[in-house]
Amino acid sequence: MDTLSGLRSDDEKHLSLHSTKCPVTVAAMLPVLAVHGGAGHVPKERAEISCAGVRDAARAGYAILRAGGSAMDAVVEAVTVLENNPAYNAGRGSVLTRHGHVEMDAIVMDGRTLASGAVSAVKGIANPVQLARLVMEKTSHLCLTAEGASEFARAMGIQEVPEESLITDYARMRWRKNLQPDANPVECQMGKMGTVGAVAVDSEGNIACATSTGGMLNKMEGRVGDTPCIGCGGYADNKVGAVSPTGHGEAIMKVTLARLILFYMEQGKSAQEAADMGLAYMKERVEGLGGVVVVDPQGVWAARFNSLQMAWAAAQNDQLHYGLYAGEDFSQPIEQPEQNSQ
Ligand SMILES: NC(=O)C[C@H](N)C(=O)O
Repeated sequence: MDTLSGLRSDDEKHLSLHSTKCPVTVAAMLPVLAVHGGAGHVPKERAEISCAGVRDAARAGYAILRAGGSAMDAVVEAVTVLENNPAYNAGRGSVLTRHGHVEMDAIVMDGRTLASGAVSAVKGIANPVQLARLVMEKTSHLCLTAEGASEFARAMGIQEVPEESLITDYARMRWRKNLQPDANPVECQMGKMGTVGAVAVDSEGNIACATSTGGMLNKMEGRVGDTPCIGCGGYADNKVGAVSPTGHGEAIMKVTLARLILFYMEQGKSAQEAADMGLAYMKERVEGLGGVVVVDPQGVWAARFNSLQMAWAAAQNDQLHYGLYAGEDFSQPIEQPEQNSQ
């Protein structure tokens, strides 16, 4: 297991100051935002597109934080950017169900109050993460599903979009391929996933997370994965931190991965240690593969995975970090323009 964490050698100095509760140093670590574009296997020809997309999303979310915006606004913006990017399995670009349809899941959570909102198996909207936020803000419920979620979207004035506009040629090709009798069940379950998610701590120390997905390739109609389930596909608590997972949803649900990692952090583990422990437990106990982005209240972040790859990016102190394979941590100034974006 690898990969990165916001805990670097110069941050170690900061952390020792954290333990003496130096407010100046904590302020230097905030705000922070980390995003992922899904754990799994990204084909070579899509690697650069995947990395450029998470960098774009991290920049968009971080710009909100730098302007004094909230962690909730930042994670919703970052995930919206990724939903609009057809390179990922969320919004446009979502994988198809067994019968060839798009059914999407999303969640948001606000670490100040533990308020949360989610939608599952929702159809015909471009940005499920925004609908999840409306469930949090405008209803007394935590999750709306299927037709009820669509009815709520209409009541909120969210524009319906034709299903065709959410389906890419790539998604259609993979759907066909996985209907073949000789389809590889591992690829069908684990391959080329591209769920998207974000975690952030704003300048006030408020924490939020958001996750959005089309789910598992060729899933049964009506299947609900980990993403809209609180504690599984996301969790945020100002007192502990936030996690946005990706990976095999059924495995994530069995170990309630997001809350499990925060539990390890409550026991004193760092964001990186807790992420590794949660992922290792999921692998050992239910043979689950996946990845996470994590933040703690001081602004220490981690991007960890036990799948082959996970496109991720993190923004802090006006620097952008990103990677795809285990052990990678490229960095550049946040303002550096994208050379090859899509
Ligand atoms: N790509 C993914 O991360 C899939 C998502 N966790 C699901 O099972 O619905």
